[in-house]
Amino acid sequence: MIFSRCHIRVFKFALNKPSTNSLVFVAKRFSTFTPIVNSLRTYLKRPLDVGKVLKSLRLSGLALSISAVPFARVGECKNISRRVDHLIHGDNREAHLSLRDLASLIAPHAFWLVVAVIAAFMTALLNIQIPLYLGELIDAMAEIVKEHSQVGRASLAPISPVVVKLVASYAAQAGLTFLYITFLSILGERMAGDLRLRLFHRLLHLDMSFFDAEKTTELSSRLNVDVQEFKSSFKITISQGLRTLTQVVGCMWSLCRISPRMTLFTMAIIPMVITIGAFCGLLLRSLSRRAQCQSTIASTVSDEALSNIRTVRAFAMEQQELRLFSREVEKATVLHEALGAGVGLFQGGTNLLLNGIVVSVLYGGSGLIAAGELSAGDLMSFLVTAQTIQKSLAQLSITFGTALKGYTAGARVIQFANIAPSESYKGGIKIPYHSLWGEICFEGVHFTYPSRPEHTVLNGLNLRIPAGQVVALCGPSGEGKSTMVSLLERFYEPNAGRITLDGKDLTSLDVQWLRGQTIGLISQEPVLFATSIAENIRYGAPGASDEEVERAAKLANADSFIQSFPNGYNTIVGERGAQLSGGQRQRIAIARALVKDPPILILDEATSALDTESERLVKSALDTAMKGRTVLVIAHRLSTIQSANKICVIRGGKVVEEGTHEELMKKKTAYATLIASTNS
Ligand SMILES: Nc1ncnc2c1ncn2[C@@H]1O[C@H](COP(=O)(O)OP(=O)(O)OP(=O)(O)O)[C@@H](O)[C@H]1O
Repeated sequence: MIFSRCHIRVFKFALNKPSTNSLVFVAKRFSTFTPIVNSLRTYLKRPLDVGKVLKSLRLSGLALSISAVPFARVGECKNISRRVDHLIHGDNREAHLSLRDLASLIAPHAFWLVVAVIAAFMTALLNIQIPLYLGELIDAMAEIVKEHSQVGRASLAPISPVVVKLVASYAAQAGLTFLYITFLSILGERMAGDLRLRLFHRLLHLDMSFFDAEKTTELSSRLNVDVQEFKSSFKITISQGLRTLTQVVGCMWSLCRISPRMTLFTMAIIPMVITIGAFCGLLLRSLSRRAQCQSTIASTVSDEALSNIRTVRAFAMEQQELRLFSREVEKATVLHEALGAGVGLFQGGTNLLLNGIVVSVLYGGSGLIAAGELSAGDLMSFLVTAQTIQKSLAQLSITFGTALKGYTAGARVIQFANIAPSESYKGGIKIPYHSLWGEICFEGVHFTYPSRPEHTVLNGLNLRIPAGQVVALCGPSGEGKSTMVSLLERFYEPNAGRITLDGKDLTSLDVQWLRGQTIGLISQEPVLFATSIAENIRYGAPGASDEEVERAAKLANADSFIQSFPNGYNTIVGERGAQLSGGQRQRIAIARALVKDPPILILDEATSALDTESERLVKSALDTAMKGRTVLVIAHRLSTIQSANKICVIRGGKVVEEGTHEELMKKKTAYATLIASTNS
């Protein structure tokens, strides 16, 4: 509850503080919430007022709360955006973490697991043995007391070996505890690193259609939060689970040696605990998954609002965003509260059963002592062993809750890490540089986006872009011009027909070579990385020298403005290049495309977002850049279109007219109308 309030308060602060520093502050606050929550826990220890007590009573109806959650309608307020409603319905996919997945994660670090398991196992064995030594010590002490009462003095010799054994056991226990915690930490960190890399690698290679359907915040949450949760839960589950399980089994054996009758009675209760545990597990696992999904939805709202803070401000949507965030955080809180209460009930119930066992054992044990079947030392061993079992089982139930969270988090990560990218993206041929002409042909291409299969975008499109020529695509908005670029870049594959480069089907070519060395793409709103100008340009060709970077910047008409900055090429451009003007960003993007010297250049409305002066500068950069290359231009402005060697008008998913500007203007058909309407 407090956690959710903090979230909302911090979010409110960010929405109302104008500086980007406040956003950085918020990002830090969100990432450091765990220690904050820990410190806030102390807050809970304060005396509660009546209102708070009443609120807390929500937890009391645990069974009701768990069963009511699926039907819960939280925060139904008027005027709240429905921006995230599709996530609520769409994010209920069940994720599983199989033993095979787990084994594949552990296998490379099996050594650390084995040594950690051995150390934890030995610690548990010592924990079983120690009560027996304590029993021996009590018996030896009883002997001393007896001897003292008989002869007036006694020697400490009988207890010395037992004390030595005890001290050695405690020392070994401390050493082994250190070892297994260290080894498990190594294992956990390495596994988490691998898992994060595996997921990131997979995400980087997945088909573009995957990103059409998924939210980046969701992916980032799986990559960071879930991996972290999985790691810590895994460590706790292995260390405590193994130790406590061994202790339970070992102590049972010890009890068996001390009193078989009592042990039999204790064992009879264990299956009951397991059955209840399995039932609760089923219920809580689904609840845990829903709670984690809901938390992700809440983060999606805050992330989107903070990363689009200018739009939020421009539409005065601060309060709307806050209400939306509050609603989603409230929902997450209810689910997490129910989950916490569920785990609490499970632990409470288990404790009740376990304490029942202890009382019964003690009661039965008293009978045996009365009958003279147990010594004082045996009684001591019996008590400590029974208590160890009780503590171990109580610990097991806590570990169960942790394992549950870890399972859900791990399953969410593995769900995406296991998605296979299309086979066609691997391997393929590379056309040698000297024999690459750069002629592109679209032959009867049909295409629909995987996320919207009912909407045909390209419908048997034919187009030839001769090598070394500039071809301009124009047509009304939404007719598929940018889609053609996406197909050329092989972000998607045509449903029918083919696209060729120098007569070779694109699907037979190496994608890395095609995108990395052959095609240079300059889009309408280029995104820069928050690093220096030089590094942004070098992104086009990571091996480029400083001279090559400067040459590309000069070609792109960017060198003079870069040199005018105090730090020149080392100037940091800010998030997504926010510290530069649109025209400057665009010219750096052109330099980034040119630094790899691509034979084919694609300009996707590269100047349409610029003012006249910036457009003039960018256009003169582009005119130089286009020389000697095959160029595909998507443009609306007459000045860009009319200088092309060929103009194609796209309509209804096809090329409906093609020719030079003069030829098409003479015909006075679709092109002339389009030019008149877009450039009037
Ligand atoms: N990722 C996507 N998933 C589903 N549909 C898409 C996707 N991208 C574009 N579309 C749809 O495909 C159609 C063609 O879009 P495209 O961006 O290619 O048009 P365009 O001709 O470039 O338009 P504009 O000139 O406005 O940029 C549109 O109807 C659009 O809604």
